[in-house]
Amino acid sequence: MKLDPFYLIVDSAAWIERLVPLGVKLVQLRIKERALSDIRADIRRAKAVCAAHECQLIVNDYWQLAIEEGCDFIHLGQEDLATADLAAIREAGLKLGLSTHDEAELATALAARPDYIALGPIYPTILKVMSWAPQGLDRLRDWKSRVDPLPLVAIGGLTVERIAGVFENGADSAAVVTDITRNPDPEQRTLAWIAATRSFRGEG
Ligand SMILES: Cc1ncc(COP(=O)(O)OP(=O)(O)O)c(N)n1
Ligand SMILES: Cc1nc(C(=O)O)sc1CCOP(=O)(O)O
Ligand SMILES: [Mg+2]
Repeated sequence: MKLDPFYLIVDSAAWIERLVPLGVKLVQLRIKERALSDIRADIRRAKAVCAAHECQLIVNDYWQLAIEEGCDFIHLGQEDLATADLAAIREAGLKLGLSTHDEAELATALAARPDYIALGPIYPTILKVMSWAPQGLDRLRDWKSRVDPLPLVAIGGLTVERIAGVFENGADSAAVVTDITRNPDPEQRTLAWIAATRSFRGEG
């Protein structure tokens, strides 16, 4: 399976409606602390926009809602994975991405036979408090040799300026939140990400 090299992560359908039409091809809807009915409504809106723009939608955490809403890709962390019904996820035909932060999590993730593995935080992140020190680029290269042939997603503190480094060290896709959503001009920054990842998309 191939992932687009630019992996946008946002916390609402409104962001997806705003940024996906610019040419984003891989987006995660990562909503925290909202009512289930609101999250379901946002999944529906996100799904419609992504279908119209040939963008792969990945739903974070809410695997039951993703199944019920006919989505085809979810992302789970290790705590999510511990309580998820993998058989139901497979039965529904969902593809699965998993987070990893250390050796034990990598072993757990590989045993679950995911469709991609994410490693983070590569650099310090301001989005959430993390229990892990930044992993760095050497660790990313090591992870690639361990997860290959699965795609490897780099996440945490990524910026346009850091894109080349993660791809040179084994990432297949670079996931980003705040470099775009907290930029004064999210549309321009999204276009900068699309341009900066072009050569890693096989577009020369
Ligand atoms: C691509 C990607 N990688 C890692 C994460 C983090 O997932 P998780 O550890 O479950 O933490 P939350 O995002 O749920 O806070 C991710 N969402 N996406
Ligand atoms: C949601 C998330 N998960 C991480 C992990 O390491 O698993 S790092 C992270 C935050 C990514 O946001 P930003 O691009 O703003 O740093
Ligand atoms: Mg999670």
